[in-house]
Amino acid sequence: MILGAVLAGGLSSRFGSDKALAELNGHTLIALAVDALAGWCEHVVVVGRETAPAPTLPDWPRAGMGPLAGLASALRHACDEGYDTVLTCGVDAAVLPEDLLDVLSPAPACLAAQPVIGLWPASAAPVLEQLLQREERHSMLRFAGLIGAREVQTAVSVPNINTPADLAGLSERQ
Ligand SMILES: Nc1nc2c(ncn2[C@@H]2O[C@H](COP(=O)(O)OP(=O)(O)OP(=O)(O)O)[C@@H](O)[C@H]2O)c(=O)[nH]1
Repeated sequence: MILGAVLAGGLSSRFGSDKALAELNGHTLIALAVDALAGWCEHVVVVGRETAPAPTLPDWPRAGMGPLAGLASALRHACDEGYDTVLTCGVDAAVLPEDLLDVLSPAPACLAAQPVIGLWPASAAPVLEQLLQREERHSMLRFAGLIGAREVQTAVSVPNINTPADLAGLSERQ
């Protein structure tokens, strides 16, 4: 069973406002991310914000530690609820490739260009908890390396919305 987790904390400092609530084709980016993961996953949660179009979880051990703290919370939830795998994405990848799950399987794997998008075994929860217990911020790629995750490429590049210009470019393409 796969748990989908949209990692949705962070500051959106390059975007200049909460990018989760920015809209593409009349839908918020966070709603698009939840819907995209729902296509592959039995259940979807949003990690790192209180209001979302899906059940929410807080970051672990606390907010402000980056997307890995969102992943830690999702992995623990997956263990507790009997999911074996967690599929993650951010709010900044509104368009995910149709073959994403095939490309990422078997876990663990993440996209080399956007490691927030990954497929992670729930059994990796204790490793990540140990890493974060030292109260340091680490990158997704550091954790990926630690558990031997493959860093994969997709045939079509996945858009990454960091700025309003990135979003405008995406609207024009569609
Ligand atoms: N749960 C959780 N998600 C995060 C956190 N930081 C970033 N993210 C998510 O990870 C994805 C990539 O984030 P970034 O674009 O690197 O960071 P950001 O804070 O959103 O934006 P910048 O301030 O411009 O760097 C986005 O979907 C964020 O919502 C965090 O501390 N917790």
